Amino acid sequence: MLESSSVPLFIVFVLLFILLLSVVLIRRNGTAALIWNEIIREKITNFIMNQSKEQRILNYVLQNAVRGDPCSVIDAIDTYCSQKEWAMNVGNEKGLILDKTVEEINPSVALELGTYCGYSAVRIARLLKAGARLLTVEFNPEFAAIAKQMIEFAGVQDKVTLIEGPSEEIIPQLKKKYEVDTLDFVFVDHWKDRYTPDTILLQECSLLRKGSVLLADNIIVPGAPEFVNYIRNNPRFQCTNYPSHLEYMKVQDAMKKACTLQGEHIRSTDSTKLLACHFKH
Ligand SMILES: C[S@@+](CC[C@H](N)C(=O)[O-])C[C@H]1O[C@@H](n2cnc3c(N)ncnc32)[C@H](O)[C@@H]1O
Ligand SMILES: [Mg+2]
Repeated sequence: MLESSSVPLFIVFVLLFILLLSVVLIRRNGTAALIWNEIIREKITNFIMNQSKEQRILNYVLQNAVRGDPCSVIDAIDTYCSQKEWAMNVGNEKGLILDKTVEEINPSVALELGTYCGYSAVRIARLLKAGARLLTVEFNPEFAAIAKQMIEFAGVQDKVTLIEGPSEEIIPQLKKKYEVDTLDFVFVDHWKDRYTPDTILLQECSLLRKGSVLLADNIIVPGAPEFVNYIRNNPRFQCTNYPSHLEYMKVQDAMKKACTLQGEHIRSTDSTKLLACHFKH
């Protein structure tokens, strides 16, 4: 039994041990880092400041970036998220892979699944040629509202259509409602369990042509093993892996590029899903 005088000392010791263990885990393990940043640290700061992290990111951009200069918006977000609060933007290291892919493809019509604060939307839009457009899909109304202001502040609003809703509902509407024939480029960066079903849905809705390119983020952290397996074993796609690091961290991550080799329509096992692609407005 501990003597009553040594109890506070014991508690301090246990707390220090937990803190030390957390630091070691966070530095070595991407999932622990995400749990710490996204759940514990962020919730405490939101409570203290009575404001969301995304609002703080936007405020930092409004105060430190230059209106109409997309590069200054990207730099400001990267500065804030590397120095103050971690956030799930693709970040600069993987952003360079994204830039290179967009520049290679030079898309006329691009789709992004998962807008969040609009970081990658601004990043993609700033590279689009005249007349080209980016459709970006976000189902969280608070994130969509932040992204809208971010995109407008960056001055790329004429190139970007922000669509609010779940990807599984929006993809079947792209042809009719958003006048998309086929997509040249898709940045896949929403919740990881939607990567495979939405890739299948894009094919079922005849939105991929021969040469369409998908670039998927966070292949290792949080990880998309089902998608990697699907793409790797599918003769319709040719894959390239880009090892990198999780945004704003030293934790290993990767992006996966999948180039469509065959563009023809794939048959759905669920015929109602197919009909939905063609008749949804
Ligand atoms: C990793 S963040 C996107 C980051 C952004 N692409 C960037 O790099 O700046 C993922 C976003 O996808 C959104 N999301 C997740 N699943 C979705 C779905 N099925 N439909 C639409 N949005 C989704 C989340 O709300 C979140 O904002
Ligand atoms: Mg990502």
